[in-house]
Amino acid sequence: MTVSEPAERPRVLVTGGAGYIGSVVAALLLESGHRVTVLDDLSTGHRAGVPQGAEFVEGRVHDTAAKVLDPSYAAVLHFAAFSQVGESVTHPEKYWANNVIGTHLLLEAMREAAVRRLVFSSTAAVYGEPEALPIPESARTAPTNPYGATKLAVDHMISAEAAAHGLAAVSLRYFNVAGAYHGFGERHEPESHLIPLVLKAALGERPAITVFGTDYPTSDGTCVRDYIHVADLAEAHLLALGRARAGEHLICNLGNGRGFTVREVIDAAARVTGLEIPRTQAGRRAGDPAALVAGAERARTELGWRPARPDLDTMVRDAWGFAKSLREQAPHAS
Ligand SMILES: NC(=O)c1ccc[n+]([C@@H]2O[C@H](COP(=O)([O-])OP(=O)(O)OC[C@H]3O[C@@H](n4cnc5c(N)ncnc54)[C@H](O)[C@@H]3O)[C@@H](O)[C@H]2O)c1
Ligand SMILES: O=c1ccn([C@@H]2O[C@H](COP(=O)(O)OP(=O)(O)O[C@H]3O[C@H](CO)[C@H](O)[C@H](O)[C@H]3O)[C@@H](O)[C@H]2O)c(=O)[nH]1
Repeated sequence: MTVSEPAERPRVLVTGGAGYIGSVVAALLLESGHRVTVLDDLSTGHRAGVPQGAEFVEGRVHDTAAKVLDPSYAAVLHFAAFSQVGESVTHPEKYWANNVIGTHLLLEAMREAAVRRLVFSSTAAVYGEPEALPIPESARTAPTNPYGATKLAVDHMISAEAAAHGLAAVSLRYFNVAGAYHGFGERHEPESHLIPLVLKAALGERPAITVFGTDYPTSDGTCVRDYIHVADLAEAHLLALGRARAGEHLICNLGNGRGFTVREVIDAAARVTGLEIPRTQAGRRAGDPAALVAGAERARTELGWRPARPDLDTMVRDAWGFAKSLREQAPHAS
């Protein structure tokens, strides 16, 4: 009789596992007893983001996934992508090449290696300007930028792969991901996301936070977004892995179903840090919808997902802990 060896723990490939969200999910997968290989080309990620205990392969999904995958893998969690909305408008070709062609080649490699389970990072950006709030998965998809268009194209590609070749797939459409977990947090360069930028302004690493647009039809004139804690988001990935069924492509929004304005986020950061946060105002940022709030009922019913950290101050506090830890590691970094 064979004793259950660690080698029998399910083996998973995490593409983009040196990035913000992939590193948190990789850490959680390890904690829950998976064997994890991270495949990342470090184009926007960091070697230090790969959690201890994960095998690391440096390379591009396009050519390296096929070399790494074999039938010993139970699943792939696919985070590797470019995700800056503004850059996708100025350099759309980068986004089609990386996000769409990369996923096409990944699906080929999975088929070749008989790895038939996938969890994909989709985005609320596929919906564009919503017709009504909250946004259910059945809402019209009309992305307003190439980033959202590439993610929608991949969602279509995965649906067809599931129908034609029996892939078991779940796409998770994240709203605004925030916070940090177990020492892994948001560290984009350049940073474009609101919460890390507000915290940089609190630390004096930036002169001020610029509020983009104060004339939106919202309670205080600034944009409304649905923020979700990265640890809650990560837990949904583990549930999705278990839920994926052969031949089916399940698509679930991930958000808390509650929106906060940009001003409310800055106020939360002032509360959490106890610091004054200098702010300036500018015009609207191109392509920003006024309000995005998730209808996330499907994640509850289909995945059994229950977000445990819906409180905005908790997300900002965890992001603040991470921002300060980065500061301690590199006190002179700007
Ligand atoms: N951060 C958010 O709020 C948010 C919201 C919705 C969706 N998403 C999606 O979630 C995923 C992760 O986002 P993130 O914020 O962690 O981004 P990130 O930039 O921190 O992580 C992406 C990782 O993928 C790697 N990568 C990119 N292209 C690659 C390639 N071709 N081959 C190998 N590695 C590659 C990068 O080096 C990086 O480590 C992305 O697919 C993104 O589109 C993020
Ligand atoms: O310096 C800044 C940065 C942002 N904002 C505002 O803060 C809000 C949030 O902006 P982020 O850049 O943090 O996030 P986005 O809503 O633009 O986009 C994020 O959420 C989207 C879905 O909601 C997509 O998933 C996308 O991938 C992801 O980056 C927006 O109203 C934006 O205009 C500012 O006022 N000042």
